[in-house]
Amino acid sequence: MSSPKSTKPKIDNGPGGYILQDVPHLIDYLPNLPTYPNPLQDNPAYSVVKQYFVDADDSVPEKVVVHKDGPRGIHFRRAGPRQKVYFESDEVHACIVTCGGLCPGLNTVIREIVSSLSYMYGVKKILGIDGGYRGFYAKNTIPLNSKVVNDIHKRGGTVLGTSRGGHDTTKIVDSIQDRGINQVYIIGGDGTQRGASAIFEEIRRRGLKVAVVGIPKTIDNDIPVIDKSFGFDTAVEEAQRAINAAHVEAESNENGIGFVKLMGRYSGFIAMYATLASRDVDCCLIPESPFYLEGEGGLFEFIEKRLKEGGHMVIVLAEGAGQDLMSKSMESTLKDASGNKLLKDVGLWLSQSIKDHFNKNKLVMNLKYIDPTYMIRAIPSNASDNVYCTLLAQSAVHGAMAGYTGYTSGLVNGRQTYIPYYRITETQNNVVITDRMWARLLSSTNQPSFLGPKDISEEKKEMPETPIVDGENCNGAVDIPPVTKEITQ
Ligand SMILES: Nc1ncnc2c1ncn2[C@@H]1O[C@H](COP(=O)(O)OP(=O)(O)OP(=O)(O)O)[C@@H](O)[C@H]1O
Ligand SMILES: O=P(O)(O)OC[C@H]1O[C@](O)(CO)[C@@H](O)[C@@H]1O
Ligand SMILES: [Mg+2]
Repeated sequence: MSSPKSTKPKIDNGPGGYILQDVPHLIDYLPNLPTYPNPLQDNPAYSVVKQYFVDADDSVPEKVVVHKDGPRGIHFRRAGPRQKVYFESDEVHACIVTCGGLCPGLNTVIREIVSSLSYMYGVKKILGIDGGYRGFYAKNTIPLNSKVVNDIHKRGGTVLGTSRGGHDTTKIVDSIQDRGINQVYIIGGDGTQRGASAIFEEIRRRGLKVAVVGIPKTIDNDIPVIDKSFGFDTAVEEAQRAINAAHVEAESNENGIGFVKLMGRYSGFIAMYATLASRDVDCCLIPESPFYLEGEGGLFEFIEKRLKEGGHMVIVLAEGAGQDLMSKSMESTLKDASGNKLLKDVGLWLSQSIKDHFNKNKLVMNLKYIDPTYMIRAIPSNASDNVYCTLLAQSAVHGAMAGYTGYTSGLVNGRQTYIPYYRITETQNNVVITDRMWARLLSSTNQPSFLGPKDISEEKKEMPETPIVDGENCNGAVDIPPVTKEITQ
């Protein structure tokens, strides 16, 4: 993996503490590029829209909750079609690649990129890259058109295939250059966006007229800045089926415990939202909230208490939770092809530990363990995610046609935006356990927080003195129904 020197962030400071964290544009390094009128101006479907083209100065604030005298804060460039484009329709040669783990909605995004390019901009040359980044140099390409992608949104997975590892910047950019590709659409998670950033830097270094566009994908919802990732709602909905089954099993057995493991390596959003949605869950364990098993205030004591009170209970566990509790001998040093640490199966380990505890104390208990993780990831996206995927894909295409590059297309406070890569890759989105959403969960399950007063004050120390927090992600959107905005601070 070569890593060319990063482009300096484009920051525009305005009055009242206004900051625009802008994205690169092709003319930053190719100043004399010609422009053309946007072909959408002649499209009958859009001619009825009063102000269809986005004003060049439009931007979207990162934080919508502000103090009266506070600075206006960080903004992102608003996504959408521009009056002038930097590519003629028959000049465009686009490609699409999907990388990392599966996620509901991947096929919808692919379909809608192809549809936007062909129906809105009259583009005819679109290639699918087979099997993730390594497909650029190790596999044949897949020709795409609106007919080929017509029904793919009804299927789970990705018709292009995906993979981990295999990111060789030089080989990838050589392939882009050799094939004459000038728009690259890259769908994937945090690792993928890092890879996209490296590709953009190399393309810029070589002075190529190629727009590099990221579309954020993560079932874990661990990508920062954006409201939520596509496929997340679908995953939470599908998780309900596993939780319902766990509840039925638990209710029907003496001292029944329904135990469900969900995805979430470092971010417990699926587990948290699935728990909040279900109302049948008695205990939700996520990576961000440490817990312990034995003794006063521990998990075993809580389970015994809940079984005594209700005769059954449901536990939801995110795969990254409690990893520190497993013995050193069980600790994994293995990594996947992308360098992500492979986690040990905490679900099996914890369910066995609960069984051992009850056996040791000669207490009756019936535990049923359900691991629906891959089933949740492999389904097609639901209706609201389909709309979300469509907007993301359309925004991505409008940006590339308008000459923007080196950005991720993302929803911020319900508006489509273009976000510079460094904002997407520098941090991770996590559940804030001192925030109101986690408090809501604790109050709905009535589980112990497993936090002492010291832990809480440590957490608070890390927060700014006068915090303005818009709340956890997944808070919802204006553009996509049907979700409500929560303000947490
Ligand atoms: N720092 C990096 N620089 C260049 N490429 C990277 C980097 N990190 C990851 N990649 C490449 O990005 C691709 C996907 O990465 P990864 O397997 O971590 O999944 P992801 O995009 O983070 O998605 P998810 O976490 O949802 O599975 C891989 O092909 C990997 O080689
Ligand atoms: O087994 P795979 O496909 O490498 O991916 C598993 C990982 O991918 C994720 O779904 C993220 O894409 C994690 O939640 C999970 O740990
Ligand atoms: Mg990742």
